[in-house]
Amino acid sequence: MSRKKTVKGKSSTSSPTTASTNSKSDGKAGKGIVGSEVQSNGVVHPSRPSLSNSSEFYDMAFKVMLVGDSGVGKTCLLVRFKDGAFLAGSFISTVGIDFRNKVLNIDGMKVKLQIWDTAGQERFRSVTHAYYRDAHALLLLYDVTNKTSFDNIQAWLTEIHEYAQQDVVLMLLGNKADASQERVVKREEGERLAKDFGVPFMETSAKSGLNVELAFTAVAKELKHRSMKEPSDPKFKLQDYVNKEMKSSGCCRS
Ligand SMILES: Nc1nc2c(ncn2[C@@H]2O[C@H](COP(=O)(O)OP(=O)(O)OP(=O)(O)O)[C@@H](O)[C@H]2O)c(=O)[nH]1
Repeated sequence: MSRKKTVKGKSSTSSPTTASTNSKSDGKAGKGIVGSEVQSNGVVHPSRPSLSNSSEFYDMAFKVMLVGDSGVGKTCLLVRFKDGAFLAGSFISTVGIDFRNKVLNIDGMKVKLQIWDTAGQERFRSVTHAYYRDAHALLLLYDVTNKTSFDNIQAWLTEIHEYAQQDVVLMLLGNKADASQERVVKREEGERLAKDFGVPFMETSAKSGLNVELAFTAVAKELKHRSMKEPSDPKFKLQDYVNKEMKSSGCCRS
């Protein structure tokens, strides 16, 4: 199956909110996320729910960005999450940046995630840099069948520290966990790296759907918790939540 990946060359220096859209995106829905209806912490007043352009009410909205080397599966992960489908077949690299929206029900609240799919290729780095500062969360992907993509994680983290907000929610994902024959990065290596950098971690598969929903839900929960937090609230621990969910579903050892 062939597929078209976004072309957003003209938006390279514009902010995410002014970027143009294409048929793959949720179009103008992206424009609703910032401005008057969303506070700087991403929260929309709960007593006054907002209507996104995808015609779905939400209580709060956040921006999530997918980053990592070209070919690790960022677009496929997003498509799996949004549409429940896998983009098999020839690989066409993303050009620039694209976004899609999804509203999740998190503990009785509607949380809208505006998810930005960035191009992993080096030549688009300056385009994606412009988007980091607005991201509330980053999903950093490597490909368990590609050692270079794993080795590059440290460089990605350096970039993230340089361009993203200091308190950005970050999670490391080892994607393509379904590809056991081609695997060259062990789950334990991913766990160790994540531990060294103090980042939550899990393996995913856009192909099988393994942990895809969980990755986005965990991030949405963390963001919601942060923005609603009362001083007396116990701290939400993203990695603990992920571990608990994986254990209870018994799903996630590849
Ligand atoms: N086996 C397997 N293949 C995958 C998975 N996710 C993506 N792929 C394949 O990997 C290739 C690259 O996937 P993309 O989602 O386009 O990669 P990307 O990270 O968006 O790449 P750029 O747009 O260049 O940054 C495609 O051929 C996909 O079919 C997965 O979970 N398992």
